[in-house]
Amino acid sequence: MLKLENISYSVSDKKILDNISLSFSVGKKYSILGTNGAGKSTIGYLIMGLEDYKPTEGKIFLDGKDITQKNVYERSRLGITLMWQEPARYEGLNVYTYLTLGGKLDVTKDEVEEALEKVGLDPFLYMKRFVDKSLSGGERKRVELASIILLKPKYVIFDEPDSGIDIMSLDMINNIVDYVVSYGGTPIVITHREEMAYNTDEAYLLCAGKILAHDNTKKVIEIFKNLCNACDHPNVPVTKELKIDGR
Ligand SMILES: Nc1ncnc2c1ncn2[C@@H]1O[C@H](COP(=O)(O)OP(=O)(O)OP(=O)(O)O)[C@@H](O)[C@H]1O
Repeated sequence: MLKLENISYSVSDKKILDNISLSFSVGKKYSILGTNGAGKSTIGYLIMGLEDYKPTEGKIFLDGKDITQKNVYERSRLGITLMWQEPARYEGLNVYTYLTLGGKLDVTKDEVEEALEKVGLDPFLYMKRFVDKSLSGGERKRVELASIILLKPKYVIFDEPDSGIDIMSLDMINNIVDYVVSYGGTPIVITHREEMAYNTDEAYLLCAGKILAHDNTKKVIEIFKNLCNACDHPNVPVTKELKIDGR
């Protein structure tokens, strides 16, 4: 189980996450839902342990062990992976080398081809392409999804997995989220779109760095639709609203 306990995160006095607790169990699909700027990606970066993303307060536990001070490489070795909203570029690295970790990953060429097919990329056209700016953002995102199929990480944070990928591919992304559960991993989908969250079992609704709701996804989506879609002050905490109104 991956657990975030009473996490707060501030950047130069700005509180981006405010005393939030989340837990992710094996065998379930999770989403973190919220409007733009709610703090969703920041949760992903804190789980991944990126530089400059250590909690100001609170702790992160993996299977009961405190990993709060572990860096991104150590967490990656523990099986935590982040699929970036904006996929990275790797100059001079072709798709095959990238997907096989330079030949270190124990996979066959057939398995690599199969993974590329699953994400809608023709292996014969893409295997030797470079994972640099010559691939579109959507193509790089698909290559990253293929890497999840091959690497089988324990915890996969999908940060806005559908951004840059056409709407027709929602099923393909959902298939990969399902696949993560099938091999015993735990997918965490970060999204501002309810369509993307539908396929998950449990959801956290985030607003202004706080958890507004945590329940089964269908219930949380209802709250999101009623509260957030109709909200005229997204990510402005209620206390501020009250002050503005002078009440
Ligand atoms: N390093 C930083 N310095 C100042 N503000 C920051 C920093 N990082 C994030 N923020 C702010 O924190 C808030 C949450 O950002 P975050 O990217 O986590 O939101 P999000 O919910 O993922 O949004 P989106 O859906 O647009 O990707 C935003 O208002 C953002 O501008």
